[in-house]
Amino acid sequence: MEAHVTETPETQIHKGLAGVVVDTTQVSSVDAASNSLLYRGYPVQQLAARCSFEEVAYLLWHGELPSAAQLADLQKAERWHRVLDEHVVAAVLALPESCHPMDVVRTAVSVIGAHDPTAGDASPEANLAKSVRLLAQLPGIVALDQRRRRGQDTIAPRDDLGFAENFLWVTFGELPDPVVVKAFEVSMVLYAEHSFNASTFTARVIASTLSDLHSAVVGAIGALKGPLHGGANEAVMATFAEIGSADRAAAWLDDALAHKRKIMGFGHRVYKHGDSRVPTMRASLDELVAHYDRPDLLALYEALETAMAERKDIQPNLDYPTGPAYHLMGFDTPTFTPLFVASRVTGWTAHVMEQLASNALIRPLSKYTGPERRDVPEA
Ligand SMILES: CC(=O)SCCNC(=O)CCNC(=O)[C@H](O)C(C)(C)COP(=O)(O)OP(=O)(O)OC[C@H]1O[C@@H](n2cnc3c(N)ncnc32)[C@H](O)[C@@H]1OP(=O)(O)O
Ligand SMILES: O=C([O-])CC(=O)C(=O)O
Repeated sequence: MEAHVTETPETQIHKGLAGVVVDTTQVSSVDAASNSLLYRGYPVQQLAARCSFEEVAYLLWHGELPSAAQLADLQKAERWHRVLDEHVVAAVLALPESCHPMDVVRTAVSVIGAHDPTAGDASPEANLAKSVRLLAQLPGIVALDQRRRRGQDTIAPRDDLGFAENFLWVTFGELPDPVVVKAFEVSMVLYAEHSFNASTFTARVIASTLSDLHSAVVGAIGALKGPLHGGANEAVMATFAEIGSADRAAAWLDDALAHKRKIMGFGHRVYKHGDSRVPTMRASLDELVAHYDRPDLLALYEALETAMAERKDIQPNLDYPTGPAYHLMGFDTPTFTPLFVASRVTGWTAHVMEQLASNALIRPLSKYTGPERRDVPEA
């Protein structure tokens, strides 16, 4: 097959692939102009208000919302696979507590892949089953890691609880107020999918070599870890801790910008006038602030948001409200990005399956700017 672009010095560079359309997708559409995000055609705001996270997972994987029977089947499978295999537990416990929880999640998914009973079967049916098993097991991994760092025992999952409620149960050993469960479920729905973001693109690149689904997810976790992507949600709490209180936000920001620091939780590659998901998550944050009686946290949140708008005209992205929301729920700050993983695994795996259904090896070109051709000195 003939290449469409020749590798010449005239080749136009799209640094960071900004503005480049690399393929089609039917999983979701992000439209900055209309500030909309649709999963398989459905506005994410409606999904967050009206659907459980399991319904959204089904939608992303299958393209349609489930019937009652289809949802019951998914719930049954997800609940069945929640208990972690002992080799996964052993792998998590063997890792040093000094490592980041994203390293734990990445390693655990790798171990799950190595023990996968259908390794080598890349059929759509096998990949779907692998995706359901990963979805079922990630909450237990995240909870096990947070709890061992706190010196707490493991909590067994409960198969009478839905995904979001069980996640909170295995993490905290108690069932929080419905306001908290709803806010958590909303965050899971909002985090689930966002077209060709860096981690999803990573998953698709790996899938495009006909590597396996677990390898694609492991790579995606690595991409999500960085603070320019998913790692921003925990970085927001580090920022809040550094600022301290609302009255210090503007001065802190002036100093940070003077030192050319990036303010985590603000800005976006696609949305330049605000992230379509933020108002929905902000409404949940407001409810959490009222529930936990933490107006000081909201005041700090608003003070930094206002100062950033005044100075840079840059708006928050989804990581800005989810950081303090997860903090209020009681999660340890380094656990925030693993929570993102537990949700985004649905979008990643939907994209892996879409990539494989119409695959082309992803291999862009580059423009060489190194030394001219030269000879190695003879000995
Ligand atoms: C779920 C998610 O992954 S959402 C993203 C989470 N990431 C973050 O919150 C990290 C902070 N944000 C950023 O670093 C950036 O906004 C990114 C990486 C998300 C997007 O970056 P890009 O699309 O490449 O935007 P770019 O870096 O070109 O920014 C344009 C201008 O705005 C500035 N800018 C953008 N975001 C920020 C920010 N958060 N803080 C300070 N300045 C910023 C840039 O410095 C640049 O200014 P300049 O033109 O004077 O150099
Ligand atoms: O789309 C992006 O570049 C980052 C993002 O918001 C996401 O992955 O949710």
